[in-house]
Amino acid sequence: MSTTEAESSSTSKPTSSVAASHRISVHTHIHGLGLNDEGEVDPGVNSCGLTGQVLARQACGLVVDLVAMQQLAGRALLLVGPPGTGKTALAMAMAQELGRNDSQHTPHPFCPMVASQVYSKEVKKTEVLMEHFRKAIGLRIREEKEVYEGEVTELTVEETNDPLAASGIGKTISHVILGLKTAKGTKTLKLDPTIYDSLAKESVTVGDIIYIEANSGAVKRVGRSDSFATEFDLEAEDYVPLPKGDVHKKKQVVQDVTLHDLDAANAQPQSSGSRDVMSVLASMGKPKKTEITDKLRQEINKVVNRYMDQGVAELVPGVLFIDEVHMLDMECFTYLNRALESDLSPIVVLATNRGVTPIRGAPETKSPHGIPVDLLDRLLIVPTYPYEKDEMAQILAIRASTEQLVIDDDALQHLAERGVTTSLRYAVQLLTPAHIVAETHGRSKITVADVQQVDDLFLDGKSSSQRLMLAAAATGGSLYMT
Ligand SMILES: Nc1ncnc2c1ncn2[C@@H]1O[C@H](COP(=O)(O)OP(=O)(O)OP(=O)(O)O)[C@@H](O)[C@H]1O
Repeated sequence: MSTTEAESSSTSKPTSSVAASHRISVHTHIHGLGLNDEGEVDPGVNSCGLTGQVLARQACGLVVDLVAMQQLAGRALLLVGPPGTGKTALAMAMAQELGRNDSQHTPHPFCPMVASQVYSKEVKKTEVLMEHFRKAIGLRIREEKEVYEGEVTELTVEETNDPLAASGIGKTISHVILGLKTAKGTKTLKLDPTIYDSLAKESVTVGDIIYIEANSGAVKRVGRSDSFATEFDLEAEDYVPLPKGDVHKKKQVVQDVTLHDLDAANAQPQSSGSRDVMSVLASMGKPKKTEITDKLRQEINKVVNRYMDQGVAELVPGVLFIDEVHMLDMECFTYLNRALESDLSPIVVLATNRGVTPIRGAPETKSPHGIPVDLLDRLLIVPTYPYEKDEMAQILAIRASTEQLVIDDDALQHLAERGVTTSLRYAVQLLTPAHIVAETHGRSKITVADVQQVDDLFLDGKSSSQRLMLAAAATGGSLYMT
């Protein structure tokens, strides 16, 4: 959950559940579908990190438009194609496109899961699905709040003798003096000692821009004042300008949350009164999600609908991506069919690399992609295809620059060739080890020799399975027997 101000949304930190991580992950280089205004892949338009898969990208762009026109209710998208052909990347790009089309540029949630995650000993399959559905539905809540806002100019803790201290010489906080400055003026506040905890939790120091909600005393650190921007050469801080207006004012505060955030925050902790030590220990390992009941979800939905009717809240539908969908069973497919009909539903993107295969839980029934025909009927199916060498080289070049690695052209071409014979994932995975090898030779640029050296050290999936098959043939079926 997070709180941001409407006026400074460009500098606000997105929510932990709604925003993508800033670390370099496998899809960091993807920023959207890279389509022009006509919804086509166009060499003159920024490709947003995606290469090739032209038809699939255009089809996904259309689906994003259908969502904007609220024409996708009850349906979902199915991406089918071999492993490593960008199915996850496309689903993520769709979530980013939804955010881009949004007039407020609100980040739309992207909730990826693998179908086999539903099989847990502790939680029902449909419960896992429901939780992911709700993680993929965002809510933007706007509230007018009375706040004290400004750059901290003074933060003094006044202490007094603690009458409760056993030794009689202990100290306790009597109040906190806080100086706040805006472009228009300054104010010194004498605050209750309880606010000191909130200030400490947000690690507030002099020079930070903060606001305190007048009603609740909740403190929010917005960032560091930009007059301190030259303090250090390297900084992980967000610098924000000095707020305009008075220190004490009414302000529109925007909170981005997901329905799951609301469920979790409102879930009743189990009553501790009659519990013994064993039950307390047993509950330690249990995820909190078991406490979220259907009744609670219905209550939350009612409140959310009321807020939306009043114009206080706005729905931000995200993307729920279910990979390896053929791993779901009949019960899950029935649930999916029903969930797609709901008013509060995200865009559901399913992916599989299977052809005609038995449906899990009904081995006698074979179906395309292991999906029952009634659900299949509701799906828009988009194929993805293996990459050519040139596309492979482009993706590798994008990945290298995202990971800030320098690779010479011959090495890139060699790696792309290996990618075609093995897989894109394997080729991408060789980049970092090849960089380490280059560094041990005192170079910062990866050469063909570095790629060959790491390629000799590791096995790709195809070679490994060929090796196992040969070993199995030689040992009469038992692998690794001497
Ligand atoms: N067209 C593309 N442009 C840029 N990067 C791509 C493209 N396709 C795939 N990638 C990158 O290649 C890697 C593998 O792709 P991804 O995980 O999306 O494949 P997938 O089809 O979902 O595979 P699987 O079926 O195994 O889940 C990721 O790092 C992804 O970002």
